[in-house]
Amino acid sequence: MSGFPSGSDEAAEHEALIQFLYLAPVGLVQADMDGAITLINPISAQLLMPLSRDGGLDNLFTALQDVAPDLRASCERFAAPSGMVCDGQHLHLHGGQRNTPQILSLSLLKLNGQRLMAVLQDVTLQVQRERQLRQSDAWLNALLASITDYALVSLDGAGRVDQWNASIGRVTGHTQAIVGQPYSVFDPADATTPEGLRDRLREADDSGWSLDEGLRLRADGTPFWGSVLIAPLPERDPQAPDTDPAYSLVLRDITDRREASETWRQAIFSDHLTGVANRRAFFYAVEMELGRAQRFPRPVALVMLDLDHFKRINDTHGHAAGDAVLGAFAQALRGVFRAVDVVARLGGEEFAVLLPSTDVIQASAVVERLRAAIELQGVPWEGTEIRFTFSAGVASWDAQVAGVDALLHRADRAMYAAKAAGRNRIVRWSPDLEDAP
Ligand SMILES: Nc1nc2c(ncn2[C@@H]2O[C@H](COP(=O)(O)OP(=O)(O)OP(=O)(O)O)[C@@H](O)[C@H]2O)c(=O)[nH]1
Repeated sequence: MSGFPSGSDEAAEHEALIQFLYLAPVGLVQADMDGAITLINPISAQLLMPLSRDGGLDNLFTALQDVAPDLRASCERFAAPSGMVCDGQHLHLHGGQRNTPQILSLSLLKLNGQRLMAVLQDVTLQVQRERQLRQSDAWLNALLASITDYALVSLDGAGRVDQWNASIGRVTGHTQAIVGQPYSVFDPADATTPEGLRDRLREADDSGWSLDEGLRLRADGTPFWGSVLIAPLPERDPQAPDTDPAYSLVLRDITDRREASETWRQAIFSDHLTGVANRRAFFYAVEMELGRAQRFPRPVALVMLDLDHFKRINDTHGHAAGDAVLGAFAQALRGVFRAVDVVARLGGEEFAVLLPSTDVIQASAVVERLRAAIELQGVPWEGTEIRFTFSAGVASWDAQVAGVDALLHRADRAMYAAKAAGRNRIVRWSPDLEDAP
């Protein structure tokens, strides 16, 4: 487009240019350096006509006089032989539809010493949308700044913190340093397993959200009771790389609410004597974990533990001494197992532990450590020391285990085999135990 063609090929080229001008989806105007219009396409005519004071469209500068009064001077000042005089300048035309100003975008290109090309586009809707987006952003930021007990975090596809913001700082005291860390950064160490973290993301993918309440830690190590809601980001591309933002996580400090409900929760789910989970809570936890293991196969171990000759302790030192031993044993169990494991007293002197994402070998190793420690540790009682031991059976979930009762049965069988073999020992379940009398 460097000038008017003269020969017959050039005439064809000129014809093609005119065609292009007519069909172009934007307004195109060719003018000389004084603004006199030499070519104009219908879209430009439509956009410029309302601006014309006399109904004519002879001169670009005159047509844009009211909305871009400096345009002529800008062109005169533009010393380079060719180039962009202005790029996407917004022209606000008043009196548009429903009294909203119409906004044109104007780019003016100096083609050479004689010719200018203007590109005009109605960007009213685009500008409105951008404004609305900015408004939404401003509202969201205001919301984030004003809420005090919620932290909003985005996670990438692998569940790592993707962005830090002030709300996280306020609720948890964490800094930018948590970016890139798994979202378990808010949980106590050992309270979750990598499989458990992935489960929640899958649950959010499948059902639209995943909600969980539990003990969380602030950056300074102080605990709080927090609810964590994870939801997949809308319109997320399932093929997107793991590093792309994929979930939003809302962490809420609900310590106050929790304190109000903790009394009845304790009454329902805790063993009154030892404070560990009771039978009801344990069965519920095992059912949940087996459900997860069936959906996303992973090892699950279950340990049954029974104090040896406990009747003797009661008979020798009294029932209160027996209670003290039960309390000391529960405390020892809590000390040796992870926070993610569920320690429960099933009744009497019988305890059980559920170990998610743990195989029978790993579980046996932990129980063996406990056995060795308990054997050496006595419970102080009225000037003496009560020594005690326990027997344990370890079982793990596999496809043949139909449910909670079947898994408990295996662990129970193994535990009785330990008793039968002389007590103070650990037996792993094996199929031949089922044939034993
Ligand atoms: N102190 C106390 N004793 C309890 C409690 N619940 C059950 N017991 C006692 O625990 C004892 C269990 O005895 P047994 O079932 O004979 O078992 P054991 O003496 O431990 O013998 P083995 O299991 O075969 O090693 C009984 O004497 C019960 O009265 C409790 O809450 N506190």
